[in-house]
Amino acid sequence: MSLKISLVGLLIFLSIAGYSQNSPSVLITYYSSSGSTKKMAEAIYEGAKSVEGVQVKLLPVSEVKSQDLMEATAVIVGSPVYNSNPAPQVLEFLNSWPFDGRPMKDKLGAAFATGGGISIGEEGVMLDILRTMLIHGMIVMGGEEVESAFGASAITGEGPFGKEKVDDLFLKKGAGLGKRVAQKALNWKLMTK
Ligand SMILES: Cc1cc2nc3c(=O)[nH]c(=O)nc-3n(C[C@H](O)[C@H](O)[C@H](O)COP(=O)(O)O)c2cc1C
Repeated sequence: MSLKISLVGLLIFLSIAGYSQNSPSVLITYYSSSGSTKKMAEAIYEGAKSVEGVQVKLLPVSEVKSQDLMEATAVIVGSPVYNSNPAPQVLEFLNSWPFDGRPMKDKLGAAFATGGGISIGEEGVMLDILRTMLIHGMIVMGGEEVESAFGASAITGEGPFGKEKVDDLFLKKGAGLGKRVAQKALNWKLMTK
């Protein structure tokens, strides 16, 4: 009897493990010092989670293990703008990706950024991230709307866009990006199975 139960348990475990390896997955990862980029990452996470059949992980760059990268069908990377560049923590993370054998090739990729001011770096930062993805042979994409063509960005300290919270306008762009990437990851995984 107990052997029967253990066998059933083993079968359930193996099918869950098999499912998690074969199901499409989206890794959302970011660096954030004062919380704005983290809020965008959370909005992207919610958007991605709304797509049924896709596993979604949300992790700061410092917690991403090589296995997280290898398992992901799509990777979305976010950074604050620092002097018009991505944060050093994000560059260090991107530069740590394995290159030999090009294991990142054919994964989907997208970017997001938060910057204090309007047009003083956020677009450049997203393009920097996408450029690195292209070096790895990834297939890069932007958001659903033309307003998030290069990814989802938020202004966190100029004009009406205050420091206390990330405006809903930007969070919606984030959710839209997450949803689009997750939908494409689902289709992509089915096509390449
Ligand atoms: C050292 C430093 C440099 C920055 N340089 C820029 C910049 O060039 N352009 C910009 O728009 N914002 C700049 N900012 C503002 C941050 O990008 C912005 O506050 C961002 O939303 C912070 O993200 P976080 O809350 O996730 O840390 C800078 C902030 C710091 C600390």
